[in-house]
Amino acid sequence: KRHPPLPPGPPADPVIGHLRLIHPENQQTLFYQWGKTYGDVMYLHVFGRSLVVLNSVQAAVDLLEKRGANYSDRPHILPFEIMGWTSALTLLRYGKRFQRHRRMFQIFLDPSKCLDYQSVQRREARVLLRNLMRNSNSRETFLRQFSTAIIIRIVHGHQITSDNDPYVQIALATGYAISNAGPPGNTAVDLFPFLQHLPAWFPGAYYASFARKHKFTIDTLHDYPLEQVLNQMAEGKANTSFLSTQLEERDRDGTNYPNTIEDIKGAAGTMYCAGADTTWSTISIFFLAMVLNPECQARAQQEIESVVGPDRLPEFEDRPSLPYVECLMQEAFRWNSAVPTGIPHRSLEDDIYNGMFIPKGSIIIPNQRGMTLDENVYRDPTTFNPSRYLPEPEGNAEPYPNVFGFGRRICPGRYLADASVWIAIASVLATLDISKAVDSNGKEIIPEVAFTSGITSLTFLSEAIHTHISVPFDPEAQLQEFSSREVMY
Ligand code: HEM
Repeated sequence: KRHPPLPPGPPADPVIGHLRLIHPENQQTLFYQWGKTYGDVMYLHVFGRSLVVLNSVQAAVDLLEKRGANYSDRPHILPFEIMGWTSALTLLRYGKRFQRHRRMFQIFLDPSKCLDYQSVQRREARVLLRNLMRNSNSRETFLRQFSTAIIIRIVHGHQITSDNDPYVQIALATGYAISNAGPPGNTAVDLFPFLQHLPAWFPGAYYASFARKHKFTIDTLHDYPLEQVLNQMAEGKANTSFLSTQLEERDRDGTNYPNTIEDIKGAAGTMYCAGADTTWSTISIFFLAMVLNPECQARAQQEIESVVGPDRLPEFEDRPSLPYVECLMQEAFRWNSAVPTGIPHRSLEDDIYNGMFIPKGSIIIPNQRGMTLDENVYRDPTTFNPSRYLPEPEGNAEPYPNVFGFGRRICPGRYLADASVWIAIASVLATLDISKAVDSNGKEIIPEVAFTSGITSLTFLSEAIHTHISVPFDPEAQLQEFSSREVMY
């Protein structure tokens, strides 16, 4: 059948296509560089499987939003399924079950519902400050604890008090399993599913055996919180949470309740992992940016001082009065996007876009990194410059970045994530100075801008960053306010 030409792309090998060129490491940078040559829609293929990389917001909106009925499926990601992620919204194929899950997420994470979670976010921001003031060497641990604690409190009703908490341990083990399960949809096991039945030593079978080994972790992630909440509900001691609300609705509505226990467990487990590392990563990127750009930090601190004053911490109500802090947060989202190649979509039917043929079943990669560094949108895109969003003449009135995906699969946790990142950044700027650490010879350490290459990009900076208290205040006293009453929502 004749069809228009495929989108442009780099030359490929016979049969294996671009297999040799697409390394699992640092795909975002590779796609970004290729995008400069081949444009905003780029075609690659591996053993006959089509991959279409979208490098501009315009192309992503045109296809993933405006033609959402065709582009909202997900590819099969076999290692994740073997591991037990069979009820995770992130991976569900487009259809009725996807719509039921999506509804659960949208109701629970709706913007007005997220206002109810602000007291949890305020509390955890104060815990974060207290921890950073006590021991700034464990920064990554505290940042991870901040984002995990918020999710666990609202999804499971559990209050984390230490890093030894079983929920934190499960989150750590799950994070390891996810970030080492291979590039999603692109392992040899995905390409040749029969490999899943062969032993680990057989070439190409490794990721299937890795997934089998970590199934226990993912089962625990789903089963442990459910057991806890069911027990607490039986004793009448459960805090209000996503899990308790769904279980109550299930009891109340009987056969009219649309979801199964598997669906409820799957949704809770998905929030747990989709929400923690992404938020933590973005706040780490903010720390890195502050070390490298002290003038931006100073300007944001001045703004907070003049609006909030030195006697209290910033509150969500202050947000509209802190435009530079807002720009600084948006720049942390853009400068090094935490989910750099997005999560792949899949097309259901053949399509033609701007005269290019996109075959049915193509894996569509929304290359967030390419979009946030698009030179047609962002002047000098690799520079960290919060002022770029300010109106002219001071800034260039550039648009805030889109880092939460597109169309019917857009991140349902975006309002929660946005508020968590904001309160953490504003609280840290109000009280701490972030600067370069010095080595044993008294020389400043220049932190490396380097990231891991899983679905979520993480940066580890403990050695290179120093924080010290700029505005003394008593976080313990701030926390009293919360311990004296139940966190309400
Ligand atoms: C800074 C933090 C976050 C970033 C940068 C982020 C980014 C993303 C991106 C890029 C996607 C893919 C969207 C697409 O396929 O077009 C996504 C999907 C998703 N996110 Fe987030 N996210 C963040 C926080 C959260 C939080 C806090 C939650 C939940 C509590 C969450 C839950 C999800 C879920 C369930 C999906 C899959 C949606 C679907 O497949 O329909 N995310 N996120």
